[in-house]
Amino acid sequence: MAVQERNGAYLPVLAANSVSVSFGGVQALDNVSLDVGEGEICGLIGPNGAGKTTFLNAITCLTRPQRGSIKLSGRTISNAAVRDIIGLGVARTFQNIGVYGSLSVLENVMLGAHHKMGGRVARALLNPFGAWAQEKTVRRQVESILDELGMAALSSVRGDSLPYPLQKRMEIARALAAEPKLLLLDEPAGGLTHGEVSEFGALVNTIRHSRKLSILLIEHHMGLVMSLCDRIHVFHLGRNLASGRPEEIRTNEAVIDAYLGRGA
Ligand SMILES: Nc1ncnc2c1ncn2[C@@H]1O[C@H](COP(=O)(O)OP(=O)(O)OP(=O)(O)O)[C@@H](O)[C@H]1O
Repeated sequence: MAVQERNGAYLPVLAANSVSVSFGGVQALDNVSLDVGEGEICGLIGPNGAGKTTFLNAITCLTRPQRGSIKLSGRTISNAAVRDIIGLGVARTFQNIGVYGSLSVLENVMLGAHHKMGGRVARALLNPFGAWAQEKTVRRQVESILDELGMAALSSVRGDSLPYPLQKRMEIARALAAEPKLLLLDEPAGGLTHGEVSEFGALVNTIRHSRKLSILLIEHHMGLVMSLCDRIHVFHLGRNLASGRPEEIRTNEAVIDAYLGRGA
């Protein structure tokens, strides 16, 4: 199931072709292919152990595939250094929230833009005004993100004093501070109540449009996946099981048997 160019002009933001990853004797990914188009929200679902997290790790170069290619807007990224991934346009949130408790919300979010301020000490010595101006620019960008996410009033409070749903929102803000073209969300609905999940879905949809983002969402919360995603990719036992629009996936017999069950 290789990623094909659609109507000759289709250049996906993310194109993974025939990717395989094994850990010793465990074949975590076996020849999987997947694409995410510009401005698209794609779901990646499948049973536990299907290879979803391994796939995200391969995109962010935390894991090196033994075979296959991963391209971002046509450029191969599978051999990039981990530290360069954010600068190439990929941001990620993790299953476990990373809050730096002693830092304010603003500072927590500014960490997402650290690649733009890299080498600040050296630059500050050579060009103190330039380093200061750059930090000011990043701060302004982050303030505008917090404003968009309805968190402007919280910018000076400690990150760890926020209730859980707002910490999740702060994670999204931090990812946006990197100004990605591709955002990877790893089980963002975990631990949220039903109402909070709906609110979170609305937020993701808003930022997709306002920031022209492409999003790959790993999630077990089927209500969120089905309502938010334009397309869904399904992995099973490290392989592609199906890809399609939510209504196609919901009624796909193989997906029902392997993952959704008859009640979905
Ligand atoms: N570092 C590792 N060393 C050995 N095996 C691993 C490693 N990482 C993942 N695996 C194995 O690879 C397979 C795929 O795991 P992965 O975590 O990618 O699945 P998943 O779809 O994300 O599952 P879940 O929904 O439970 O998070 C599993 O059999 C897992 O045990």
